[in-house]
Amino acid sequence: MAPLPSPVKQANPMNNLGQDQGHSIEEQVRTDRLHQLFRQSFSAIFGSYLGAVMLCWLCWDRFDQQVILVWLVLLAGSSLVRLHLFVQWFRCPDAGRTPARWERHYWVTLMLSAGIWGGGALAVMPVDDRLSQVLVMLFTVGMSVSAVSCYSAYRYMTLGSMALVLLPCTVWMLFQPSPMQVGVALAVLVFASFVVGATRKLSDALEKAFRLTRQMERAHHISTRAAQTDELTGLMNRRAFYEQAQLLYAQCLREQQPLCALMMDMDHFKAINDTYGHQAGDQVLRQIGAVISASFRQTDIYGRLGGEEFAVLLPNTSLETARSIAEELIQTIHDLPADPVQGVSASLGVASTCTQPLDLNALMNSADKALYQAKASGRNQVAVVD
Ligand SMILES: Nc1nc2c(ncn2[C@@H]2O[C@H](COP(=O)(O)OP(=O)(O)OP(=O)(O)O)[C@@H](O)[C@H]2O)c(=O)[nH]1
Repeated sequence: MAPLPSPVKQANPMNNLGQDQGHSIEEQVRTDRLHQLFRQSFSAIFGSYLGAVMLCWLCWDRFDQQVILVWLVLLAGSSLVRLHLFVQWFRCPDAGRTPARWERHYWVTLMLSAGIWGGGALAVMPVDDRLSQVLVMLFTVGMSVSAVSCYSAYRYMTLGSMALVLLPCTVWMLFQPSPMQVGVALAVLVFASFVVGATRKLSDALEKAFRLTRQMERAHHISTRAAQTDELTGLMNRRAFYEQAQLLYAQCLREQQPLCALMMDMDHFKAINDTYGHQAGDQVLRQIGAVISASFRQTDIYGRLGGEEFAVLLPNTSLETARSIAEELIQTIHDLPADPVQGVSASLGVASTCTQPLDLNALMNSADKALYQAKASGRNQVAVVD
């Protein structure tokens, strides 16, 4: 049966109950981590620049001012690159925010910025001024610890940025002659080892929380779908059909559009079961489900009401169009190759709110009465309530 000519307004997701969600839990967790990373770390761009400015301001007379300027300019450049990345991210539609597209860019810009921070801190470090050295160490430790709160969704990103900020100055201090300098470096390393442990625990906990949330969503989706789907055909079951029918009826009433109901019942299905067996009967019902799924618009709703009875609702459709759609459906079912089953046919009743004002129940009852007329008139045909 050919798709209908009327424009598709809004797809009814309930018509796709038989289809899976597609994305694996692992993919979803990875995407959640990426979203968390961008949400958490926006302020880090400004924080890291402000940290460097504050350190330079505190030690303006103690540092080489030319080095300060070069450092701040490089840092401003890398911050602008990161800012540009964030602007692109916030402008990007949800579908484009994939780990494959963004993770590498984030890594590169973060490592660049952390490298400039750590290298710059070493470059401004005066060799003969212990107070300045301690201040520089204090700021590098502060910067690297703040990485835990910003990038914890990605453990190795946190550790990488910490190492690039902290290690240049710490390693330099470690090889200085004074025991105090070596002691400071060792203390920083011990402190950093605790931070590394905390980072691991935090990123593991975050990942676990994302995975649990996604698993619960998936379980909820599966159980909801099972409660709404007819297992044999994959169409909506009776309950889901009537829930959606109420919504569609209300929408048509609001928008003053006509609504047509089609009630269909297979002919002599008992004889099919008796002759070819119940499994062959099931197979025919599956085929009918597939024909119905392929025959209607996304704005229509359809379901198996039970046994060998199906129903369809066609919004914004005239009675004449509904009649020709019903006749085409009856013909498609009659021509269905259902080997070994021979002589598959169905009868169909059509009613519409265009002919008389009906509530949903009255509309369905009216289509049901027409169906029995079609049966009484010899089956394999359509009867319409005019
Ligand atoms: N294979 C199969 N048969 C079913 C299923 N549900 C209902 N049936 C059978 O469908 C048959 C319906 O029989 P009837 O209500 O007498 O209707 P009919 O034989 O189709 O006759 P008419 O409707 O009058 O043309 C019964 O034999 C049911 O057992 C199902 O899920 N699978």
